Amino acid sequence: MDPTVATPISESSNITDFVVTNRNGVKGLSEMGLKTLPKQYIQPVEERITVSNILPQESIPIIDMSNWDEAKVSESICDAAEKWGFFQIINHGVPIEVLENVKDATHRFFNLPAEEKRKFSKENSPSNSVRFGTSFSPEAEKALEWKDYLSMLLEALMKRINVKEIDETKKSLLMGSKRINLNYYPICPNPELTVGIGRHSDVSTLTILLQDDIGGLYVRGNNDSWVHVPPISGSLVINVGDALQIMSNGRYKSIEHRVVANGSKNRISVPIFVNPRPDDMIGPFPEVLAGGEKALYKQVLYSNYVRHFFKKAHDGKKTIEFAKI
Ligand SMILES: COc1cc(/C=C/C(=O)SCCNC(=O)CCNC(=O)[C@H](O)C(C)(C)COP(=O)(O)OP(=O)(O)OC[C@H]2O[C@@H](n3cnc4c(N)ncnc43)[C@H](O)[C@@H]2OP(=O)(O)O)ccc1O
Ligand SMILES: O=C(O)CCC(=O)C(=O)O
Ligand SMILES: [Fe+2]
Repeated sequence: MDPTVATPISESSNITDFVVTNRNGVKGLSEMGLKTLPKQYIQPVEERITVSNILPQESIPIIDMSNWDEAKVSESICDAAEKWGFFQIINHGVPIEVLENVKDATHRFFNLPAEEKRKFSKENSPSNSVRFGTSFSPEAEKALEWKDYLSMLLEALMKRINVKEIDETKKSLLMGSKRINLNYYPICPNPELTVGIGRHSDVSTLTILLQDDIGGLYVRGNNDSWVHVPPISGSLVINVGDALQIMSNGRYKSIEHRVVANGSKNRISVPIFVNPRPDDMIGPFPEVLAGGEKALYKQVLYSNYVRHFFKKAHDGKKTIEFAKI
């Protein structure tokens, strides 16, 4: 089947062909006016989120960055990365208009006709690093403007694990490559039966996430419970990824998270994944082990780690076992 030719769903052999092979995306499916969720999207009961496992009284820390050079701001960043692996930042200096432009651009892209979006599918894309698929899409350059700010965040986190200087080698290990995804979660006929993104931890060093005002991102709390990350206008969500958990020898934790589907609104989110380079070897920093702490992780080639992540379905925190000693 030629995936570049649009095929009406009635002529497709099944929904998967329509959405995946013919690259109409879940948005194409959602716009057909389905009354019930196709079986391909129904999650096993244990993977669904219900009111019984949401902790409404809990919330991840919100850190005000207006006085970012004060020691207490660094302290709160490190505390949040140790305890939660997830936090929101406000008054971070990235103009609201820039954030709004990113959200508008995301909507504009997904609202393009399917044949336009298909030009960026794996087989058609003019670049290996820009890819349209179901639930993730092209790289954009705007995000790189946020690098300086991120560098400050990493400095704060490094100090607590005895890394006094971020030299060129460390810089490459911590933030040598970046990737931006545009996630689109279309209106779903039976949101309670499916997931937007299944349970996973990111493979990045840090992820900086811009979400819209709809909500639906949940972070793993204690004992099989989930904590909602409420949208706060102008804020950015920061989370620790597996690479930082490995480099800090487990001091900072990459936390499982997931996204629920929505029955009445189309949701977007824009994560920027800040990563080591694919050819970097990553493992616990010598500074972290200097005091005699036992290494929990071995040295792994980052591209092997990422390949392992993409080879399997989302499976919570299991990716990191690949690097465990
Ligand atoms: C998608 O839903 C997601 C995504 C995420 C997190 C996404 C991230 O991007 S985290 C950052 C990690 N990645 C990078 O920084 C670099 C991107 N990748 C690469 O540079 C290379 O792929 C490589 C890791 C160096 C491996 O290169 P190579 O040996 O040449 O193999 P490839 O053919 O490129 O890739 C192997 C395999 O993985 C798939 N894949 C790679 N990157 C992505 C990607 N960003 N999105 C989707 N799939 C990717 C690739 O298609 C290959 O699979 P095949 O089946 O096609 O063989 C978090 C949560 C989500 O839900
Ligand atoms: O959509 C969201 O809020 C989170 C997306 C996410 O976890 C990811 O793309 O890795
Ligand atoms: Fe994620």
